[in-house]
Amino acid sequence: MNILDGKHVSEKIKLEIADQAAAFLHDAGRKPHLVAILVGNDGGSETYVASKMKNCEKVGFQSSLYRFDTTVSENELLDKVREINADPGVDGLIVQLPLPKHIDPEKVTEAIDPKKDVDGFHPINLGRMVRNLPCYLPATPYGILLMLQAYNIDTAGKHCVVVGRSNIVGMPMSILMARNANPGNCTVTLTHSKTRDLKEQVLQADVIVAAIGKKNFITADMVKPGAVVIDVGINREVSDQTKSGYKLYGDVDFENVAPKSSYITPVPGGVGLMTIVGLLKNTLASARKEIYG
Ligand SMILES: Nc1nc2c(c(=O)[nH]1)N[C@@H](CN(C=O)c1ccc(C(=O)N[C@@H](CCC(=O)O)C(=O)O)cc1)CN2
Repeated sequence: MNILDGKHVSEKIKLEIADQAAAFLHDAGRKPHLVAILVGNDGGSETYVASKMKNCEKVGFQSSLYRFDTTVSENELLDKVREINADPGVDGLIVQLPLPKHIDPEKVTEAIDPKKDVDGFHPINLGRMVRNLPCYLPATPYGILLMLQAYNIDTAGKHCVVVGRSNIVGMPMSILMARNANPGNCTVTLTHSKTRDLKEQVLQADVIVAAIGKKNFITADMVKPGAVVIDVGINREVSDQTKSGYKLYGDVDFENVAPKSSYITPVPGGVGLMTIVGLLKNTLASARKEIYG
């Protein structure tokens, strides 16, 4: 069993990004600029946005954060998105999810200029992804591809079973793993809450992508020996045993699945860290006008 070490890989890629950001500053006279919008004070969202801002600073990007109270109206939020769209000094704009119930995430996502949509959630970027055209890939799937690449894991001809069909992970991941690309070229099964015989489906997998949002959902009896196991789950539980006051669990029962796997991502220290790298790479690509010119 080999650990897919998100800390090691993400730090290595961030050094490359920092070099490219320095070159961009030299040529363009400014830093790549990411803007984040955070609504409310969900503990997880606070942590992830703080980490995005900190990592921007680390690689030499400018970052700005706009915070709104949970009571912000949908229109107020849309106005801010339009204002940032129109600012030529901003390369990337993300709105941290989830949003409060009274705000339609689809409306907000569609309001973001696709050229600044460095989360890769806008239907234009998703459509371009499906057609294998230049686009911003959603940050978490992009991070997973970078991880597979970093460890030279050959996925061609393999059976990939994705568990979970969310718009931000499961659905795009299933498309990316089926594409004629490397990593990719898999036969893909996309499973979800209505899938029958889920255990039998997952047992067929050479590559498992677990993105269901349930602690330790994938157990050892569901995993074929030698499978590559990618755990996207971040399930927080309050704990007085840790400094942060919470403990993180993946969607995979790591302790019992790891010995059966060929490669496996830990939680924390795996896919989450690669998500940030995906976002930074998209922001740099936007500054350098690599996708839309
Ligand atoms: N606008 C977006 N919202 C959300 C996204 C997204 O890509 N764009 N994805 C998730 C959360 N997420 C990014 O925002 C994210 C999750 C986890 C991590 C991370 O670094 N995890 C660490 C542990 C951090 C901790 O202590 O909690 C790890 O796994 O080691 C970064 C980003 C939902 N919303």
